[in-house]
Amino acid sequence: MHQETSSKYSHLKKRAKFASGKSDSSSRENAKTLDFKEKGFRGDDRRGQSRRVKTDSVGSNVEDERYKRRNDSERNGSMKSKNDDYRSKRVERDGGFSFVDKSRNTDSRGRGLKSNYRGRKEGGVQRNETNGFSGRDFDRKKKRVYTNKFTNGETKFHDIVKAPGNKRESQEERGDRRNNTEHGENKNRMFNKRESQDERGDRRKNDEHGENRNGFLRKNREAKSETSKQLHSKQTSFTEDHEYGKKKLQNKKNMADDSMAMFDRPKRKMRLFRIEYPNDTANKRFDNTPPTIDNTTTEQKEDPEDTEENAEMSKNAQFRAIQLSPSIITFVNENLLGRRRELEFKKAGYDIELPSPLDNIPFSTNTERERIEESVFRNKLEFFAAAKVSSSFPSPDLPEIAFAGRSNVGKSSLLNSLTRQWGVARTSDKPGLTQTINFFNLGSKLCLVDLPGYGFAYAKEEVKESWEELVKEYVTTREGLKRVCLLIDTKWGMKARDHELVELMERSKTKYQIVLTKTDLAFPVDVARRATQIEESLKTKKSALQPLMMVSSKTGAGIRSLRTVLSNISRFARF
Ligand SMILES: Nc1nc2c(ncn2[C@@H]2O[C@H](COP(=O)(O)OP(=O)(O)OP(=O)(O)O)[C@@H](O)[C@H]2O)c(=O)[nH]1
Ligand SMILES: [Mg+2]
Repeated sequence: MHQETSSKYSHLKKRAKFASGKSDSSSRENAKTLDFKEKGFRGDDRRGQSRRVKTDSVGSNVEDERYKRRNDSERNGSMKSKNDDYRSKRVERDGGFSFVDKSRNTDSRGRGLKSNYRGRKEGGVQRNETNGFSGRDFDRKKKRVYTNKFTNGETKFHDIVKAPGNKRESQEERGDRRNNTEHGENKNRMFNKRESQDERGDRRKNDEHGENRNGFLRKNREAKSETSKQLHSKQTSFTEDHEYGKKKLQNKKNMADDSMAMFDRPKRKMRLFRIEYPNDTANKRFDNTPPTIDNTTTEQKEDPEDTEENAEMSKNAQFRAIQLSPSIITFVNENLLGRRRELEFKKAGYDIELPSPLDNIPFSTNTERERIEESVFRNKLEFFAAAKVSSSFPSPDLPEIAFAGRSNVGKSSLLNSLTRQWGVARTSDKPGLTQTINFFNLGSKLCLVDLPGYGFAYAKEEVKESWEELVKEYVTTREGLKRVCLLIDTKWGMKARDHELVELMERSKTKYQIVLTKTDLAFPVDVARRATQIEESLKTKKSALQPLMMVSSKTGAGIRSLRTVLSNISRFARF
């Protein structure tokens, strides 16, 4: 119990002792400080960081002569001595090795060593905390470690004994090893002694191919040295007996020659490589034959790209120059065709929350809309057949309306939009999704046919050709085909393939109607221009039915009009 309480309050006791100056450690500290002061030093000297100052008889601080140099170097910031580059040393101490970390400036026991090296230089005496002088010091040349040094000159030391496994080589040994490699000559010039000038010259001259790699430099240097030799021979007559002066002069001359060679060095020539392959066109650049400049031919010659661009530009200019009739402008504006803001739809009374809002009647309720809509297109759209070849076409029981056009023009989207049954015909923004002729029943009155697109598509050329052939066969031979809706992208207009199909339908007397799609992506004025342009181009075509339709599956613009036109087919269709 008593022990417990004593241990409990031991720290308090210690604190009291410390305060009264009786504690063991503090008394030890005091003793050290006293010892210091006796020897005339002051301040903390750990790691040799502080300045060594002692008080003179008058009491003022005087720098100790022994530390004056060190203090100066500390002030100048050049504390590092040459020996400090050695990161560590192994020294024998009391029969064993103690690791000395030079980077930390202390050994494993925390004793200062940096100061020891310095101390040896300055007379081998260094202060230590117990006796005022270094307890450890070693002399590398003598290979000896001083364990104690005293002011009276007495020293105790051990000779350094090399550890058998981990010995550090002496400088001479190291040098020998580096000079004498297994092949009898130096491998790594970096570590070798500096070669003499003659040796260096020989090595450079006698390269592996018997000559210098840098032939030019060598030649230049040789030429220069020739002149320098002549000069030298004149000058050496005065200094023949003086070997030292001769060498010095030669060195100077060589240095001057080298620097002259640097300045005189002509610019490097570009090496041209010419690969002699008969079909190699990449050599054009290195063709030495001078170019023949023929002004007449160059003026007459026209860059094909340039002409195409010009033609394209003129096409655009032509497109912009199309004169629009007032009727078409009012039609486009009344039906809100072309690129419009939602605000315009709202102002016109359309519910923009609905899909394809312009497919509704302004300010109408659902029931009203259903009542007015064409009854045919209220029927369910059902896919019933797909054909890759003409032999697999279904029997023509119902009047058929086919949707033809280039890939990605919006054929399948229009089918969905007309019937308001989104997703029945599959659509994609990647051209070439529809690859077969797909037959859809719209109730029992009409059959809608989704044709594969032609032109650009992500498919093999042969496959695309087969689609085209199938489409051509279908539009020319199909019984019951009442109308082909030829879909044209408003942005691009009619292309060659479209014209080709038109010609084909003209020959087969298949009725077709042009439907401009994606009108919401073009400006209203451009929609009107495109419609006028196409109408003009098909004026003479007998099978082309009027009017030209303009739709947008996205906004629903023109869809109702198209529905009305197409529903008439079922009404008047005769079998
Ligand atoms: N903005 C806008 N995009 C449309 C319109 N019609 C179709 N698209 C888009 O155009 C892309 C192609 O539509 P599809 O209906 O798959 O075209 P397609 O002619 O059937 O294409 P293929 O089956 O590959 O021949 C889709 O990403 C549609 O969303 C439209 O009126 N306006
Ligand atoms: Mg499609």
